[in-house]
Amino acid sequence: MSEAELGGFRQMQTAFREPLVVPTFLLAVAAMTSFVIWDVAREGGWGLGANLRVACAGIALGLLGLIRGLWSPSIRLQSLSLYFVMYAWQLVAGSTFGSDTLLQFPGLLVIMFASVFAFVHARDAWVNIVLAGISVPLVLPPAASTAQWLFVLGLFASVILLVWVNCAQRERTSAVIFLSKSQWKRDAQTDMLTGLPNRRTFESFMEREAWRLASSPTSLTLAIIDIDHFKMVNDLHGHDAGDGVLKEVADRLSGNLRDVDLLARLGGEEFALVMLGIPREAATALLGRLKNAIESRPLAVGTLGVRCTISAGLATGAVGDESWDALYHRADQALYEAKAGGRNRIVASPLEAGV
Ligand SMILES: Nc1nc2c(ncn2[C@@H]2O[C@H](COP(=O)(O)OP(=O)(O)OP(=O)(O)O)[C@@H](O)[C@H]2O)c(=O)[nH]1
Repeated sequence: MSEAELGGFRQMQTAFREPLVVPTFLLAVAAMTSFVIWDVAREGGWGLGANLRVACAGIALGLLGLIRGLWSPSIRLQSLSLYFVMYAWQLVAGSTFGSDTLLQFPGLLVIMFASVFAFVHARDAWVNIVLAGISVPLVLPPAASTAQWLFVLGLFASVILLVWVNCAQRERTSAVIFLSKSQWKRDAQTDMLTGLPNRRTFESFMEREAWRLASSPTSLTLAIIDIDHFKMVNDLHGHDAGDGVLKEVADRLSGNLRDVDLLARLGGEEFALVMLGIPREAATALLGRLKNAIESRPLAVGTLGVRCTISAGLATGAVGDESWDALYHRADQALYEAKAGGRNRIVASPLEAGV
């Protein structure tokens, strides 16, 4: 699996890690499956009831994905949701106009394949267009019925919507996409030890993108995170173990983040976290979870188990155009207070007037 694919897979995992998404998703799938089996058994084969059940489940799953996607924008989830909504629409059209389900079925399989593909490679919108194009001859017989034309129409409408959503998302929430695709550029942007974006990437992200991506003045929170007494780790266990601790901390932090957050290593034992699209209280709670994730169990470094704590200072974007380095200064000041207050704590900078 390439690095890009691995990244896509990790984002997919993150998208589904939110506590309520997985149970709701599984519940919806279980309900859909059992209702469809019940319908098939009752009707003695695949019929209208089964079609409508699948359609309802499609709408439910689609809405779930859209709500989840709006709350924490995820291109993959939104792509998948659009496809679900489209299946449902298509099935309703098929049931209402009495089209030939057998003709639609191979088309559905291709679209389903396309949706899974889009889910993993959502940035490559052209793939969706090609796959949708392939599915058209499969579903459209020479003398097409109204339902079949509706199906094709729906197919293209959804593809256009999908491309549009992809483009809009690219503009709006691309903390992840901001990180470059090409290898050489990625190397220059990456901290070699932890694999996280480096200080330069963080600074250009803050200069060029962050304010624009924040949907409201209070939806951007910057946290500066610092490992406590890290010098002691080096002194006690050696520099290599210190490196291992840095890697472990980076992994644990990124494993607990949403796909729209940007975590960077600023240097030494200091990290920056940019949280977009959530209010300050939620950002503080997220920081609490990160702190807990680090201190709850020892970090595995070779055969060692090293216990660590972190301190963090956070500042939420101010109304108007506070420069990003003013925001950084406030977060840094809060971190200083956390250290001076005894470490292993989170301090939030007071809100600027007007926020
Ligand atoms: N192993 C390792 N150590 C590093 C790296 N970069 C910086 N350091 C060490 O990190 C340590 C940072 O020490 P200090 O700035 O005193 O901070 P601290 O011990 O964490 O103390 P507080 O931040 O006040 O809790 C120094 O000993 C640096 O040599 C690195 O990439 N790898």
